[in-house]
Amino acid sequence: MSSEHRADRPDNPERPADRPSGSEHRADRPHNSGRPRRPGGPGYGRTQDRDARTGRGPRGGRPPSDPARQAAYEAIAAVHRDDAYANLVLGDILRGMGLHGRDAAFATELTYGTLRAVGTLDLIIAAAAGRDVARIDPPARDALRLGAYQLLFTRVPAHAAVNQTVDLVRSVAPGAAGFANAVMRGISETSLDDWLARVAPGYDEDPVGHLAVVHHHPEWIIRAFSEALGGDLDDTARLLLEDNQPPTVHLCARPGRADAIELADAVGGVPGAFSPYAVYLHGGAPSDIPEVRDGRAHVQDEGSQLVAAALLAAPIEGRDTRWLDLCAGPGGKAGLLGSIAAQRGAEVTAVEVADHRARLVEQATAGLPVTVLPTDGRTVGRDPDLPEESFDRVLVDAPCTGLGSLRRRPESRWRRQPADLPPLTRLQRELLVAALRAVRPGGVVAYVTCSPHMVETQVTVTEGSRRSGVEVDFVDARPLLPPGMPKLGPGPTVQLWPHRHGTDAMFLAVLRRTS
Ligand SMILES: C[S@@+](CC[C@H](N)C(=O)[O-])C[C@H]1O[C@@H](n2cnc3c(N)ncnc32)[C@H](O)[C@@H]1O
Repeated sequence: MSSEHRADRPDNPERPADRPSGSEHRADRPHNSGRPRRPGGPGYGRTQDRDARTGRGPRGGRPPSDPARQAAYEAIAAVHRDDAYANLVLGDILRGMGLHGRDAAFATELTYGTLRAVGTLDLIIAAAAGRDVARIDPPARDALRLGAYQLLFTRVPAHAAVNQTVDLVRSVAPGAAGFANAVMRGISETSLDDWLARVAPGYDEDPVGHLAVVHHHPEWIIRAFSEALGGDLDDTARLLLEDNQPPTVHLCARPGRADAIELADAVGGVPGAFSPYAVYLHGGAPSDIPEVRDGRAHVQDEGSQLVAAALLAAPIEGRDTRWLDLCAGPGGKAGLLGSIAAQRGAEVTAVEVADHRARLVEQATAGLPVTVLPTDGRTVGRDPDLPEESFDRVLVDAPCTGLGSLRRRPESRWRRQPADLPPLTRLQRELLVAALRAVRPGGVVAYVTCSPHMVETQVTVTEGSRRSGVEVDFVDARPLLPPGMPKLGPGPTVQLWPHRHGTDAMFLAVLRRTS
């Protein structure tokens, strides 16, 4: 059994000073039968007077642990308490606390790593505490998650992880400091591999349950990935490993405004492997890059660049100047389509139903031949700006579960639920039907998701095109991607993967309207 991206750390030489109450009852399996599940749970309340933006603790309380851990704790607590997004809330907290450089990087690693692994950490904490994590006070529980992550997945010396966690608990949940000390010492007695052997079901008896614990993903997501990967669990495990790695930031050098090779030189990055616009950034804040600040480049996963460019690579006959982006917010693909439209004398209509996201599209496409419509994309044929059979190329980058970009959103694997699928797939079908009505005969529609879930990909495309009432042919999407891209499958649709292509798991289907 592998311990994944755990760094080696010295064995803990310390004997536990005291044990958690009930740890002598430590079960071989935790109470919830060895499966990671959604963190939080009943009884989750607010931490004591702590301000998630500034990270300040309760008045009069002991100064909590060091600032990086304090920032990570505040971000993790905000995610679980307020349903915050880690990437957004952590930025606010780091700014509020004035953390930069190594402290900010350490806080980010702790936050993202803990949130990714939380389902597995909870099993280990429950086993060490002798009680389900739902029965641990939320502030103490989050501090223990952060502490257990340091013990099991980082090079932080065990004594530092224990002491800093106990200090943190003393600050956020003073009554639980002794308990936290005992739990942390209990966890530190056993290696990660041994913990996993203890809390995970055996691979032979329950392969998905095993992978769920070892690679920290909910089982339903693993099943969905495995189905999309043809049932190959070894390949699925490679994907799960990749999902747990910090992703490289990709930039898109906007065609006509910047050149990827020059941009890579300027930022100390490297040109992307596949997209002619992509640059891989190895460190540094993208917002500090002049080309990003002045609109010559933007942050965008290479897979997103590839699927947007594929829409424009599909051959069509006749007019080719009216392009539609039916789900445009926050504007990444609209920015790329608009840049190419400027070169080709085309115009883009960018539709976005959420007003604040429509404003983001306006900012992202400033100076480009893009008109933003803050409206519902399903109004094609009813909205005078969205007449039927009027666009030459249409992109439907549909709202989806985002299961293809779990690397970038550490909390999202635990927050998403299977119940999210039915309303999303209904909306996806309706948007695809609208797109097929908006495109002119002979024109093309690209249906895209950043999820590989078959219900959001193949099933939506088949059902949506059937219900649209227009006749369509599938265009083989593989030749619309750059030559030399490996493992694109049998076509005509394409599924990109983090572990195969280094991109988010973007799905692409290209349909030509034939009547
Ligand atoms: C996957 S995101 C699009 C990402 C975008 N294309 C980009 O590259 O930056 C889906 C977007 O569709 C929007 N959306 C959801 N329902 C919609 C609808 N009925 N009509 C238009 N946009 C919708 C969401 O608000 C969200 O911004």
